[in-house]
Amino acid sequence: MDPIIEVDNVTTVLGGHVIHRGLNLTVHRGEVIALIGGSGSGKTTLLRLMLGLDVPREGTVKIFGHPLGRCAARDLECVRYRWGALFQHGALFSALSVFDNIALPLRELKSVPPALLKPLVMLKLAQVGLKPEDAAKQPSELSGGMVKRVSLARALILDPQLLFLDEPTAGLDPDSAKQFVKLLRKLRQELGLTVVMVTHDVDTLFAVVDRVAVLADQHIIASAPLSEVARLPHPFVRNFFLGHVERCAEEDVKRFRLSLDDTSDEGGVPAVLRDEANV
Ligand SMILES: Nc1ncnc2c1ncn2[C@@H]1O[C@H](COP(=O)(O)OP(=O)(O)OP(=O)(O)O)[C@@H](O)[C@H]1O
Repeated sequence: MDPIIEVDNVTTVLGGHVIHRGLNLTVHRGEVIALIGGSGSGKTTLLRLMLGLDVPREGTVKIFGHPLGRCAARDLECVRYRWGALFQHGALFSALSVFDNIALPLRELKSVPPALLKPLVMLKLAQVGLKPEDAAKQPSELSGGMVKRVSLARALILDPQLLFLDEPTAGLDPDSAKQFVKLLRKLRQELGLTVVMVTHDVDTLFAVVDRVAVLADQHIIASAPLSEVARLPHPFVRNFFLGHVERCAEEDVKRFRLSLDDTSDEGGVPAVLRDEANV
């Protein structure tokens, strides 16, 4: 399997405290991996290392084979455009419309002809299940679920191969969370994305994740399919999956995912737009 992310023997120190010690994690092309761990265990910090926003005290983080922190600035720029990120709370710019928020990474690139901006933004808007008229709205006019979708559209605007999601369903009501997870499943199938997400939501793991990495005691104590991880005797894991262990059995997960695929879906790429995007 082709590794996209290689975190090798990483030690991270923040504010004089050791957050990670000897942490290893590999993410392979096309997989959806969830990072779980107690509050303050260092999940967001690990995402930040993978995004090159923090640097480990020891060890290396490679993305697409490039060691972050040690590759030339130009190399890093090339890698940077191969991933997208959705941060907690969406992090939209409140003074910009939905259109301008989604267009921002394209404008920053400076090489996209202005005439292409509109079709590209409208394509992404449709891809995440929003209506064309939503483009003119301000972030203050959006529901929590819509904010997540706009943030996702912005994260996808440069057609990344790798997507980082920090608690994508946090703050959503159960129905919006369910719709958002269905959208992730659809995008993953259509775009072949590799996804790394931090989540506290068992339903998200249940619906979309291939592998669960557990961050505890300053390192990854396990990285395996849900059915295996849910049965670990570690106190954090026991608490996390309390009341859910039985439904995490492999067959039950498979059956549940098939049932999701059967139901009609909103969002995703309308076939006509997909064809246009592939021209
Ligand atoms: N810039 C910083 N300086 C000092 N300490 C920090 C900094 N950023 C994070 N920390 C500390 O590092 C630890 C890990 O934080 P992190 O945000 O990665 O945890 P987390 O697992 O994502 O937590 P949560 O699930 O609550 O969001 C925490 O104890 C936090 O207080």
